[in-house]
Amino acid sequence: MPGTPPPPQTTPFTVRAPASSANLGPGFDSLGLSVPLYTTLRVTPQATTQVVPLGPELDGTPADESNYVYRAMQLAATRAGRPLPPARIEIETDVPLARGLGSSAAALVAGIVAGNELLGRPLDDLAVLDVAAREEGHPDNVAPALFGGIVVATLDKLGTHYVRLDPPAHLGVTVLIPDFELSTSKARAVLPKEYSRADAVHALSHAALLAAALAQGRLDLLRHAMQDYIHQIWRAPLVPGLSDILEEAWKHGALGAALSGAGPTVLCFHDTREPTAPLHAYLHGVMKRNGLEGRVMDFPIDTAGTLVDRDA
Ligand SMILES: Nc1ncnc2c1ncn2[C@@H]1O[C@H](COP(=O)(O)OP(=O)(O)O)[C@@H](O)[C@H]1O
Ligand SMILES: N[C@@H](CCOP(=O)(O)O)C(=O)O
Repeated sequence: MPGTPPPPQTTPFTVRAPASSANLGPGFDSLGLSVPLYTTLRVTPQATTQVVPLGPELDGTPADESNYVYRAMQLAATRAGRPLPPARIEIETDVPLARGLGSSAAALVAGIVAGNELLGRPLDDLAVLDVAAREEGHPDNVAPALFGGIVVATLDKLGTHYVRLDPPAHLGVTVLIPDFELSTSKARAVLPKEYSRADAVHALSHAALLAAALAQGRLDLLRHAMQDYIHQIWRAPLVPGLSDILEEAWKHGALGAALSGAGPTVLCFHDTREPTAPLHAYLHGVMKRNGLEGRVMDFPIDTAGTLVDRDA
């Protein structure tokens, strides 16, 4: 019936949102892809609200309504103009926090989707994306976290607009995840407030080429298209070894390399038909030279985005 709000969800459900790697070099605040590491919420409608972070990764995150996931659920209620029904919310994640793999975006998107689900789904996907992008201030993590795949997105006063691309065939991701944390706010604070026209033209032309190359599966163009002078040079002092990897990773099998989000994770693309052992050996060598501990992992690009399981 028009005008009747949907009934709230009364049975338990699960929401799973993936990690993401934003920017991909020149696509600052506008381009990202989805990585198969997940934040999972188990939501059980009940008479009172309980927020329960689980597992070592979430040690120290608040177990009350100040938790980022719960605040995200409230954002869905605010956009829908309705109070959030009470529930028990269990939160787990295998996305490492503050490493440039979009843990905050996964928490935010999972929370908004869970809040929307609890309310009986009054918001459509575009409204969920818009709420998430406005909260984060940029759409390049939240769009792939919501839709999966590779996403090009813009956020301005007219709204949030996006195009989702299926990953090209044979494109895989290798990530070097250092053991130290770098908050996105700290890594944004080092960026200049203004850029020259030459830098702007360089950025928009390379971001446009990168989006087109990813859309057409032109893996041969990635290395050139991923050049960036908007954020990586400013952040390099915060990430030992980054400059070397950007310059040299192609010699060890990478199709292209970039700082993942605001760092400190570094992302390389690889061809899934080729062995990645030489790239792993090179990345471990960079860590060793720079006195860093960390992990090197291969992933496919997640294509599912955020999933709701109502039968869980
Ligand atoms: N599942 C979660 N539950 C609660 N807070 C979270 C969760 N995931 C991330 N956060 C918050 O987000 C912060 C990390 O966000 P940020 O600095 O943007 O790095 P990134 O998004 O790259 O991991 C964490 O320190 C924590 O405050
Ligand atoms: N475009 C943003 C992306 C931040 O990603 P995160 O995963 O580090 O939160 C930026 O580069 O600041």
